[in-house]
Amino acid sequence: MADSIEGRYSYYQLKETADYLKENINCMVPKVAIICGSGLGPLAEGIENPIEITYDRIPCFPKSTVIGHSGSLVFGCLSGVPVVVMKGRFHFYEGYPVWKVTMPCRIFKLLGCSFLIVTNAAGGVNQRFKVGDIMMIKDHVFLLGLSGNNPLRGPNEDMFGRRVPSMTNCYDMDLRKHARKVVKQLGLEKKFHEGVYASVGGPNYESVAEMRMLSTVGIDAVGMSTVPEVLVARHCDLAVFAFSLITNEGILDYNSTKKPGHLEVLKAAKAMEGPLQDFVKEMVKFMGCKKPCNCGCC
Ligand SMILES: O=P(O)(O)O[C@H]1O[C@H](CO)[C@@H](O)[C@H]1O
Ligand code: HPA
Repeated sequence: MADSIEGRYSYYQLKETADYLKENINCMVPKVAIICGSGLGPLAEGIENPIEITYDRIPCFPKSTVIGHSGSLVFGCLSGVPVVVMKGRFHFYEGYPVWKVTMPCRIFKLLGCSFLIVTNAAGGVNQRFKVGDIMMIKDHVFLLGLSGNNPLRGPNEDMFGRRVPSMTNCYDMDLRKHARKVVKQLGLEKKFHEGVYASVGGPNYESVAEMRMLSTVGIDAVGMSTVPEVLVARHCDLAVFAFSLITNEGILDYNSTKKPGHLEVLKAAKAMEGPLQDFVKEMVKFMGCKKPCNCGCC
């Protein structure tokens, strides 16, 4: 059933939130926004001159309720590029409507961002994937959206984008091309894949039959986030780069006794902290140079 759009924030309410943030970050203009997946908050480490603002201080912001999502925005410079990092995302299964889950993406646009990096922890549907592998997302299947629960449902906010956005080049081709180079540079080739991410509603992990269905239709990784944020980001023309960290094997065998669990997910994320920080830093550096900026490396 489609989600209620009642209470959805207007452009002007979101602008007030963005203005509040601007006042608290010395009018810095972030170029890149980064959404951290489960256990991936340490991607914010290494930010120079950080200004951290917890969600409870930000007007209209929801609360983070999931372990491994701490609940703050961190502003500062990464690889010499002004960024905002979202430590703790919102999920539909927490009880939020999808328009609320995705409202930070519109805030990022209003703050002046041009790029969005979306990260997540995901189950490997593709049986070649191992725990600790990185899957760059080249496309998605949005199961909630296909059944009508889309964050863009309701009156279109023309100030952000078009009524019927295209999904062509949703995961920016130039950014993906650069990521392949970065992966070689960092020696991560053996852990690197490109694939299709399916976004489900959660909060339960998938049954064997569901995993088999996802595998049959060509899904490589499955999670409970990301696509709603990507849709709202593309609607307002942020260039998107997204990847999944494979944190657990998808179980396609009825004889298996393995059970995925959130602690296992967080453990896998912790183990890949260093390489993922390096990967993200290199992608941010490239984004900083894509249009004229003051990063000093153009
Ligand atoms: O997608 P992120 O936020 O990384 O989190 C993933 O990990 C949690 C399940 O362990 C779910 O929330 C799933 O979506
Ligand atoms: N399924 C759905 N979401 C997930 C998984 C999974 O196996 N692992 C981490 N997030």
